[in-house]
Amino acid sequence: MTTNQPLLKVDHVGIQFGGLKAVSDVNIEIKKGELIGLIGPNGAGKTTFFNMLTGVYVPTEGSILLNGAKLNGLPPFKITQKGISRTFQNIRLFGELSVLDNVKVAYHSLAKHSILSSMLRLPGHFAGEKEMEDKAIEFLKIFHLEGFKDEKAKNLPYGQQRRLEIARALAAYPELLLLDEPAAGMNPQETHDLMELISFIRDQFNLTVILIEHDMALVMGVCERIYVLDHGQLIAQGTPKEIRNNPKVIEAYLGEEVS
Ligand SMILES: Nc1ncnc2c1ncn2[C@@H]1O[C@H](COP(=O)(O)OP(=O)(O)OP(=O)(O)O)[C@@H](O)[C@H]1O
Repeated sequence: MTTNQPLLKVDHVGIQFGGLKAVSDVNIEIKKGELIGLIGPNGAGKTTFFNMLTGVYVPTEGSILLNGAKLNGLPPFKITQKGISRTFQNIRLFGELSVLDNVKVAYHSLAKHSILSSMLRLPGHFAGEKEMEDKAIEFLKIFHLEGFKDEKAKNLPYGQQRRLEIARALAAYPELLLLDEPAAGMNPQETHDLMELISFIRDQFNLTVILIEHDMALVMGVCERIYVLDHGQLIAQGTPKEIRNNPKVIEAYLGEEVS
């Protein structure tokens, strides 16, 4: 289908917490397949913006449209079903569950077998379980985690936990994947590998990706377009080169490295 309709349209969106306008009048349009960066100083409103896209917070102004359908007011699980999944700034895995189970949990709701057949342990349930397990292992392979499938998630090194979170988000078959600081705590080699992996999964799964990241090398290296938030307002958008040279961005990051 050829259409000019953006995958995601964020129209004059904002949110107020008591007296604080954490995000104000944000307008964003993202086309299917784009890999977008969202940057800004600490406290700029980036995570709050993701929280609005995923139904954790309901915007107090404006609307969020996915494929033309309004998302505001839907609970997070409905938004996941509609095609948005995410990772978190602070890793949120089920530490006591195995690596494999962490992925299986993510797409349990998408599995074809019914709750009844699962309760009765009918053959359909086993077919469903087997299918789920095979698919989960496929995701783990992409992230080079299949060798740790029976390990408790909490025992993985930090960088691998971050990769497992992305694997789990992908297992919900999103159209739009939101990554909140995916390279946080990673060493330069892990960050480099992650950059390549993000590009790869975007192509492999026809994804659209928005990533929040403080690692400028990652953002500039992998994103085609970048939006910049400062004090809850969008102050710039453009290609990495345009953003690097934008005086407003340089000012917002005064004292921080932009290139
Ligand atoms: N539930 C809430 N109640 C009150 N204030 C909130 C709430 N959530 C976020 N805020 C405020 O909104 C502002 C934006 O915070 P947010 O975490 O979105 O910034 P950020 O750009 O993601 O920062 P960082 O890069 O440090 O993660 C902050 O002032 C924060 O204190």
